[in-house]
Amino acid sequence: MEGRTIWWEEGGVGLIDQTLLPGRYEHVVCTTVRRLVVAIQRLEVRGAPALGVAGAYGIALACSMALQESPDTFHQSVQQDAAALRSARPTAVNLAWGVDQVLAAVMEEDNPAAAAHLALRLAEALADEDEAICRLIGSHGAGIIPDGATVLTHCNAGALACSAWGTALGVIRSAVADGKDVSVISCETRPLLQGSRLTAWELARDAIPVTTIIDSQAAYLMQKGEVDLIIVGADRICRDGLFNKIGTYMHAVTARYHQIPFYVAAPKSTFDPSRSVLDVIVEERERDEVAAFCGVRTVPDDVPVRNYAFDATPFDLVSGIITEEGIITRPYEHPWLVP
Ligand SMILES: CSC[C@H]1O[C@H](OP(=O)(O)O)[C@H](O)[C@@H]1O
Repeated sequence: MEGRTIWWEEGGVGLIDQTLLPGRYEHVVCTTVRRLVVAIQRLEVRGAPALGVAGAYGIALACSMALQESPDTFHQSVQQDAAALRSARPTAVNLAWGVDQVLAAVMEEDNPAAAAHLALRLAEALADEDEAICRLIGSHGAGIIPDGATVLTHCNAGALACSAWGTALGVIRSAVADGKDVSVISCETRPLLQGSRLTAWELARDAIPVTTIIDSQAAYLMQKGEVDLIIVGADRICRDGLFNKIGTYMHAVTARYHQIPFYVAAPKSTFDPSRSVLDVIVEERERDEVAAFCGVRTVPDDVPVRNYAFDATPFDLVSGIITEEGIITRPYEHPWLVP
């Protein structure tokens, strides 16, 4: 579907294969839940809101597949597929949220064909709502970006991380649409390079000035006074802090030292007041993402590697959380975060 990161098409769930960007723009169609799970685990589709939409479409796909089996096993099959989808990646709360939004309705519908139709209708609505929410986040956040500002961002919280438009990049797009002159510094975001491969690609296509740097250069540019503010996305906002791509905490601490505003842009579906950051499983990914680069070994085989995909940033380092209902500046007191 033109302009969307993930969509339904005859036979399954279509999605842009983000592992091929920026060199190749291709899409895949996942005709089984298993293949969609692999796409999520390989980050062919990634980003918290996009994972929520993937979870929702995944239930529609599970229903479509279960219709080909006995009606007696329909709900059991869908529940098994739901469990596989939920566990594909543990940290972003949106994946489980998207699965649960649609699964709950499916389990209430006894007629399998009606349940399958309902699942697809709900998933489509969730995808449409995600784009609308991103545009609201953008409009609420655009005011924090001064005309002529240089904004640093980390990883990719753009259209590719959502249905469309983006969260952190959505705020930047809205500021540009308001007529402001905005330049962006995108941190490459080792090891999977979402910042160089995806954010730089998105912004270059939109003709928004963007410069890519290695992650360890960010502090130096902040020290030199070349960063006016920072905006990043989020994967799970707990009652005492938030998870985002590994390296976010490093930027937040440096921003505080240099008194640079640090904002997070995220929809309500990313909020999880039931948990402290201490309760969350932080995804650790495979060794070779760090120990090799373009197929060349960069770490001796007998040397261990740590590869956390996310880190936790405490609220006291965050200037505000930009949401579809406005900017939260006192998160500890906000109703969305009171368990
Ligand atoms: C708009 S939320 C995007 C969020 O998701 C990314 O993680 P991943 O690429 O591993 O899915 C990153 O944390 C972004 O900030």
